[in-house]
Amino acid sequence: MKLLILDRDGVINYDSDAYIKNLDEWIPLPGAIEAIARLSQAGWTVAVATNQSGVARGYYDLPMLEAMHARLRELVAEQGGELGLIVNCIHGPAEGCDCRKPKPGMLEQIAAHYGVALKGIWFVGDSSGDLTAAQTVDCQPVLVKTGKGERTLAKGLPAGTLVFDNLAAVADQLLHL
Ligand SMILES: O=P(O)(O)OC[C@@H](O)[C@H]1O[C@@H](OP(=O)(O)O)[C@@H](O)[C@@H](O)[C@@H]1O
Ligand SMILES: [Mg+2]
Ligand SMILES: [Zn+2]
Repeated sequence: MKLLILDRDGVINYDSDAYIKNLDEWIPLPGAIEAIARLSQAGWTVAVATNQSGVARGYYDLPMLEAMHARLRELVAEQGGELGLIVNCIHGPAEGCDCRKPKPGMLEQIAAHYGVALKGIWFVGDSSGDLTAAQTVDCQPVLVKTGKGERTLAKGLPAGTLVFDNLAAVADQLLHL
């Protein structure tokens, strides 16, 4: 099975230090929706693992988060693709859950859902927590320079991390374009 796992904020859509709190603030990055659709049409399953502590912090609620994800699915479908499972961690940092990145719980949930092993599966993120989560479960850590990616790059990367300018470039690589 060709499975790709994506972080959301800073990879699929613009991120903000003030969180992405509503549909007006949820704006796809250039080429990101098309990248997901291209991969999907080529037989890839594209899943998402996203920290959404803004729910725990009271910045937005679960229905709003789900509305953003409905919009994401709609946009991918308009490009002829289909988005796979989206897993959210809606907990705050102090709750000690098993799903908040850099813990790998969401990656493990996705693997269990599809009945696949995580070893070597690309996990594409913009933050160090994404890369740590990938490393912990032997996924291939992949950094994009969008979102917080440039800041993450400046801090130094785990050995073996692949770096791309954006999600479109990741798709081009996986599609050998
Ligand atoms: O990149 P993903 O995982 O899809 O989502 C990240 C968001 O949940 C937010 O995560 C927050 O981190 P804290 O949760 O406050 O540590 C901050 O980095 C925000 O800027 C960011 O929008
Ligand atoms: Mg992110
Ligand atoms: Zn959690």
